[in-house]
Amino acid sequence: MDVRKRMDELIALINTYNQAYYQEHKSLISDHAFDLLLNELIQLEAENPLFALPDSPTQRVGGSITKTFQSVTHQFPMLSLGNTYNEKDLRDFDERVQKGLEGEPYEYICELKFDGVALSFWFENGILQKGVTRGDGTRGDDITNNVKTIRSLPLKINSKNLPQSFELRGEGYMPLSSFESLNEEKSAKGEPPLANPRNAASGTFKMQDSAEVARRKMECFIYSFLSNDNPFQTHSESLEYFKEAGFPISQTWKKCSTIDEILSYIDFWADRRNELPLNTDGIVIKINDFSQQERLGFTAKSPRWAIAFKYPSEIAHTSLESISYQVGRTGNVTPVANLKPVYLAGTMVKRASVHNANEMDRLDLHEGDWVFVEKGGEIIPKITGVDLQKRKDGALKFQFPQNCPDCGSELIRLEGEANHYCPNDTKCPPQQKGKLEHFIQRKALNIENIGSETIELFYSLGLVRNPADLYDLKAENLVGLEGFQQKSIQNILSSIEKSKQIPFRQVLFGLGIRHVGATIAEKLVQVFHSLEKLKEASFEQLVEVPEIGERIAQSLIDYFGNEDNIKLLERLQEAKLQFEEEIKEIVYESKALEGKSFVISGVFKNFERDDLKSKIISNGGKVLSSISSKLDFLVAGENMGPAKLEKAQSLNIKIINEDEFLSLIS
Ligand SMILES: NC(=O)c1ccc[n+]([C@@H]2O[C@H](COP(=O)([O-])OP(=O)(O)OC[C@H]3O[C@@H](n4cnc5c(N)ncnc54)[C@H](O)[C@@H]3O)[C@@H](O)[C@H]2O)c1
Ligand SMILES: [Zn+2]
Repeated sequence: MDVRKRMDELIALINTYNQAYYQEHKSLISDHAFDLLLNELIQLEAENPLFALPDSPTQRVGGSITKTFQSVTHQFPMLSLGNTYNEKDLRDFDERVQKGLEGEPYEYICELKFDGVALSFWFENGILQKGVTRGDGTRGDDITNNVKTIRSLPLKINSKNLPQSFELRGEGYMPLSSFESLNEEKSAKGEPPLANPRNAASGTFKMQDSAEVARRKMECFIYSFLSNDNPFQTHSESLEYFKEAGFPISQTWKKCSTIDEILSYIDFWADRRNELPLNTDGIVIKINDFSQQERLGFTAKSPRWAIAFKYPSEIAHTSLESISYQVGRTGNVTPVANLKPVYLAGTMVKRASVHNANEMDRLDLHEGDWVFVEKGGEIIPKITGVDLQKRKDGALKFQFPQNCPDCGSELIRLEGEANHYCPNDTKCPPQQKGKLEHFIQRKALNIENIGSETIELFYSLGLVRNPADLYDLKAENLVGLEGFQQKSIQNILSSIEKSKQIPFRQVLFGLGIRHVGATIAEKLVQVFHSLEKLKEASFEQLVEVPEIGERIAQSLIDYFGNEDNIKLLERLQEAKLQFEEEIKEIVYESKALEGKSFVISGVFKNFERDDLKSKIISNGGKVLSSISSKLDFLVAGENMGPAKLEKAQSLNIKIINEDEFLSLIS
């Protein structure tokens, strides 16, 4: 083959993938496939140095700066890392290090390679001045406001033992839990889910609305210290120092002296890394001593004193046998692909999730298709593509069912939502079982001695169909059941009895009302204090509560409007569960804002958004979620969305800043 042509082809492909990846936060192909192309190009350039272009993607960091943020020049370039996929590459790296250090002893620090976005934090006199993206490695975007939403990141540090100016670098990420709830929200709104937590993180840190960034609960791990005036001898010393000072430093790093020790570190984390709150795609191996790092130096694109080892690709290729439809606790129907079992990242995979009907359409799944299955950060692998070359002629396309597979009710798909759901929420068996499991969990009624299997058994025997039935259970119902001894019966009954003391907020959460998670339940109890008051609350009163949007309000109205739910609540009240709790009353500071309505947008100097909401409410005002002609004030913070501003201006709404707001109540 014409080498030069292949090189051009590779460059074009890599540039396309880089553009999508760094600018649009999209992966058009898997990382492993991308790395193969890049490595092929590196190889060809090494063999044909005359053809190597100075601006080849092998010579540059893949990202770039954007026009939406101010760009700043890095004091120290932010580079990439060389990649290895096997032991031999690691040993080659070690040999190069050995040569470079001319026989001097050295040690490595191994860290996990966190899969998020690189961030740089600039400190002056111990104060965080700027948060910057990697950009093209030389210049990055100033995203300070977004970076400041990371709660675990201290914004200042006692600077006594530190140089006047220094830089910390780390990986910004979206915790898997935030990623999942964001995708749940998206799917409830009928928007396509975000592909993976990393793309979600890079997209989020580049958002204009910092308040939205804050809502997404971003996090970071710090992994390096840089300064022209470095007080530390070694990398590990700096990690320990900043850990001590309260910075988020993952305690997963380890000192290793030999390649064998590194290999056992790699082994150690191969599976355990799946238990971390974020995705990792490998490990990073760094020379510990700063002066040795300096002597080894850099290539155009990466340091010579560090390398990344990537865990083998987690993609499998297998055939799709059928699709089943699972009904969840809240009635959501999720398609699940049944696969011909295949080995993937250490486990045998038989099933993969497909999310919803949109995703089924997007993948265009046909009977007998061969599919690509990938393990992201989620525990359940998902289908990421179809191998069209293996599709059989005349294969039928899978159709989403019209009726609930468990109870036969006609499925509903709300306008704008991606999910179908079964509306028979009080009688559909998987929903009933799901609600029971939800009810007994630790964060809800914490009924310790009952697990899923017991629920399944009680349910199948008709002993327990809803939470209230639990409180009617008596020892004589359980005696004689297989596996139930005197002792275990006692334990079950006493943990049910104990749950009667669980505070109202947990009971409310335990009811499993759509969209009412633990935090929302707490908010509701804070404002309404009792079930009676909450039941009476109107839609308008509900949406006034901070964090309660229209979707949640409607869900509560629907819940309390259902006869079966009312009966259930009556029985639970008879059983003497807690339905009242004083969390914190709204103490009115003044009535200065009485009769006035507010929408807030953007980020504020003196307030968190929720604090500002409470401030408005505690001064008698109302907080609305959207702008209409009836609105009195729009409180505008920094980085507020342009659409909101435009709308407010077109309706002649008074737009005030934080200080003007404060003067309204002082
Ligand atoms: N799928 C695609 O289309 C596509 C396109 C472009 C790039 N990529 C992926 O991105 C990678 C290239 O990106 P890159 O240039 O950012 O290199 P890289 O991600 O492989 O390595 C450098 C980055 O690692 C991160 N990192 C995580 N933990 C670290 C730690 N403990 N210490 C130091 N750094 C740590 C830093 O953010 C640093 O910028 C490729 O390997 C490829 O997998 C994929
Ligand atoms: Zn059903």
